[in-house]
Amino acid sequence: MNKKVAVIVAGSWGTALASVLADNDIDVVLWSRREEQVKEINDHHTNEHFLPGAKLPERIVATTSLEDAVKDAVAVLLVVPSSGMREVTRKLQPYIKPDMLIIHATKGFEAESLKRMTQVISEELPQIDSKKIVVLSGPSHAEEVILHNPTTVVVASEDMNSAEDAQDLFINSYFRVYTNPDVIGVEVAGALKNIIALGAGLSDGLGFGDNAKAALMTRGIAEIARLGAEMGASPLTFAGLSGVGDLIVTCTSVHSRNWRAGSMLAKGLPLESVLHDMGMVVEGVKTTKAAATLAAEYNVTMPITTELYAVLFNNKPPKQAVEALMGRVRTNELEEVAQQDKTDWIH
Ligand SMILES: NC(=O)C1=CN([C@@H]2O[C@H](COP(=O)(O)OP(=O)(O)OC[C@H]3O[C@@H](n4cnc5c(N)ncnc54)[C@H](O)[C@@H]3O)[C@@H](O)[C@H]2O)C=CC1
Ligand SMILES: O=C(CO)COP(=O)(O)O
Repeated sequence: MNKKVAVIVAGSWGTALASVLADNDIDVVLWSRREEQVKEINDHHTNEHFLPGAKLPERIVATTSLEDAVKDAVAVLLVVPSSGMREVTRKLQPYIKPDMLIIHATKGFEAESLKRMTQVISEELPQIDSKKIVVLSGPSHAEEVILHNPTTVVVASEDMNSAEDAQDLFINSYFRVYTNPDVIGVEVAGALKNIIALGAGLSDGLGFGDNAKAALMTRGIAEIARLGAEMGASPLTFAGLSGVGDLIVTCTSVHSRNWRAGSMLAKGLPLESVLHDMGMVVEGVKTTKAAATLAAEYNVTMPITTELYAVLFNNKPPKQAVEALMGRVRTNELEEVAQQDKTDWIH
């Protein structure tokens, strides 16, 4: 008998990941709360709003019933935007068995609590040992995965067996999956890169050029790693696929909703209309708010996040934000390292 995996929700990323699983001969049940979307997937094998032009494998069956979706599944893949993760996992709770592997592919924090997604999932699914929870992240736009373009991701879990079980489910000739033990690092990296992508979109939209974007990306990963390390992540994770890898793809790809939102803001469009017109989730906006609070809580300097916060929520003109970044007090590129060990400078 084929393995069954439930994929909870049929947005762009959930649908693309469902297709990877179906290509691996897994029976996939894809859940959506919208009846008409379920009908479209079952009748036409398409999901036009989220993946225009894509033909989905017929092995994917859609349903509006959470109970039917997860019944007899070996694994449940949660791809709900961060804002809906708690609500959806709470509804799922009665149907989840302790032996199920729970994988999530969401990039963001819970806005109110600032919790990571694995923390939210653990709280809402008390029958699941935290060792059975896995995060999947990395440079992977749904629009390219659905075309079978070569893609690499990481799966992280506190238990290597769970990470390897997730790796087995997804890995194939076009989707290469690496394991990683650093759950905190992979979640923090995946969430925070969206802030820098918004900034890169703004920078490109304002015509600041490639030097500026390279600076944003490089100094961006420095501040992401700084906060991540304080939150308990391994600094090395930020040099990997879920760190610099995802930062590169999100800051440079036209597929990125965060980058596109930034470039629309640069044209002077109000934030609300940018988010409305996108028609898909732009996680970086809420994440900028969350990261600004986390930076204060952990006493970490995050200059790019601070300036982006001012642009998004305090109407600071982007040009002034750039001036503020360029005019910061002069410093050493490897601030923390230099502070820890100044001996090289003395000799
Ligand atoms: N699109 C992509 O290429 C990638 C997306 N991600 C992440 O995956 C997560 C989901 O993103 P996408 O699939 O792209 O979003 P999307 O905007 O394409 O789809 C989100 C779906 O979730 C549904 N939804 C939202 N709140 C819900 C709730 N409370 N209950 C039930 N359904 C709800 C929406 O109706 C929609 O169908 C995000 O955290 C994103 O950062 C990660 C990697 C790649
Ligand atoms: O995380 C992503 C690619 O790895 C998707 O980024 P966007 O949400 O900006 O489209």
